[in-house]
Amino acid sequence: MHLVTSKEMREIDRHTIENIGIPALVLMENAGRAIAEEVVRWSEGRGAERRCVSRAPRWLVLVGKGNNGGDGIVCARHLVEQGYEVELLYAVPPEQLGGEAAVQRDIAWRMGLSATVYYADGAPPDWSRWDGIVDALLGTGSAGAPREPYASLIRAANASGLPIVAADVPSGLDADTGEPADPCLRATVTVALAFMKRGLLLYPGAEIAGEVVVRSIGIPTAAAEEREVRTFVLDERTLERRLGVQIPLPRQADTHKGTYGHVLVAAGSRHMSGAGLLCAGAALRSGCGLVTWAVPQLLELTLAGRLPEAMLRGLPDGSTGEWRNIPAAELAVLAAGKQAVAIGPGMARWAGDSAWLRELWDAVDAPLVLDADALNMLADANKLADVPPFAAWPRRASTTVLTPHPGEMARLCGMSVRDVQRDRIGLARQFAVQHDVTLVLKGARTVVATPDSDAYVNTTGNPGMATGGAGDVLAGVIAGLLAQGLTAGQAAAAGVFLHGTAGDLAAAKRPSPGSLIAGDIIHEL
Ligand SMILES: NC(=O)C1=CN([C@@H]2O[C@H](COP(=O)(O)OP(=O)(O)OC[C@H]3O[C@@H](n4cnc5c(N)ncnc54)[C@H](O)[C@@H]3O)[C@@H](O)[C@H]2O)[C@@H](O)CC1
Ligand SMILES: [K+]
Repeated sequence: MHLVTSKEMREIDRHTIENIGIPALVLMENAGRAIAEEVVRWSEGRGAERRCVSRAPRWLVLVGKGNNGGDGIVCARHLVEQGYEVELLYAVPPEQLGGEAAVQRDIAWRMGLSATVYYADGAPPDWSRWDGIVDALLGTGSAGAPREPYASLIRAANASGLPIVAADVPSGLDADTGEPADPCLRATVTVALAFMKRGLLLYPGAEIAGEVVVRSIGIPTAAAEEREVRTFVLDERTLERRLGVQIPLPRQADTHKGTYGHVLVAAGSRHMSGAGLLCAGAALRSGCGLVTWAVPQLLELTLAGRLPEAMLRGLPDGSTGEWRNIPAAELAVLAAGKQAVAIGPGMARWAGDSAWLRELWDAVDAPLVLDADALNMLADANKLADVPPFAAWPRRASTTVLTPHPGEMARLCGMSVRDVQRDRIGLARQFAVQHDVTLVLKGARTVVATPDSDAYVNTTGNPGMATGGAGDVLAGVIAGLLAQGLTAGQAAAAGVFLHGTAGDLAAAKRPSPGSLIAGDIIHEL
């Protein structure tokens, strides 16, 4: 499913109306009807407990000046047809409506729909008369914080305690960033028209929008392709239809462990051996045939048998238990013939580690996953005199996946975490294209960006996954999927989606998500 900005949505609308020839009024009719259907669905479901069943449901529709308001008027008509008692509350004098919204206003008037006008300095609506509210004040045409009289109406609606179904976007929410203005309407349900808007998926918008339902209004999906929308909601459908990944990955009967690839995990050191354990364990659970787990030699005996399915390889470490004494060439030899290599979790840092990683960057032929400490080694290359900056590292013949959390991304880009979070999709995409890597920017709604400029925003996962080791698990899953022959984009997207799904399953089994630990995610893979 495409994930659009307001600007893209406007272009798609225009293209549909002007080039394809579907009249704007037809789209508005479909939009309003879809919103009405969602009101009915909500009323008959969860809303039924709240209201008196011996009378018709009563809903107040808040109507703004633009096309969002027009959608609201159409919605009101369809609710009346369903036997609802409905009133329109215009936020501006109805004469001010124009275009298709004015056409809807006149239809409503001729049909005798009851309507009043709201004034910021007048009496507030008597909310006790209503069972619910439709918010059709502001949609994708909104700019800046809602002005009066919208502002006081939004505040009053929020304070009413009534369920609110928002048309397209909750009024006051930035449809592109998910940032709420002051005030911003808090919706129970948001009916996203035609396509999912970025601000409904990104936090805090995802929370403000309540349950989000995307409803088709007759705009063909091809119109989004035509306008070159390259951002997608990462769900099972996108994985299957856009990325060609079938979940679960198909397994032929007549195969052996060699069929599913061999992963090398270079992770864990004296104080952080668990990171390697989680990474290698997750790689095994993702379905690859074999995992070799490389560790500093001192740890070998202690770790023996902890993950019996993996092959443990201790590398000469001068009896330190640290990677600092292990030449890059030793690891490169081990990487030969592997189908994927994951480097970084729990590795720790040492003087000269950026140059060490730079050597492996060239020497490893297999697809590479860099996580945690390896990402900081990359970032530091930008500051050191003896290593070229990351942007100058040669393009690898094989694929590379980087999996930074916002802090690591900030270091990689030389900016603040706040700036990283401001435009996660844009930044991830720009980085992936510029450096020819697949970038996984972790966090609530992880973004996967590919070098060919596609971006995917994940829908799975929960706050319980904000726990030590969860990232090591993700790196292992992505490496495991790469080893099975998935492309970097496929493996990163499927890995992120499955990691989140496993986290959701794990959280559902716990009394509260906060008690989830990284190992639980592996069990659910
Ligand atoms: N053909 C189309 O473009 C379609 C649009 N649709 C609906 O139309 C919406 C977009 O319509 P519009 O572009 O008319 O825009 P909106 O209806 O979102 O609002 C724009 C109007 O609100 C005013 N406004 C903007 N920011 C404001 C603020 N901060 N405070 C107070 N007033 C403000 C503007 O003066 C303008 O008149 C979509 O969200 C969707 O609901 C649907 O009807 C489907 C078809
Ligand atoms: K709205």
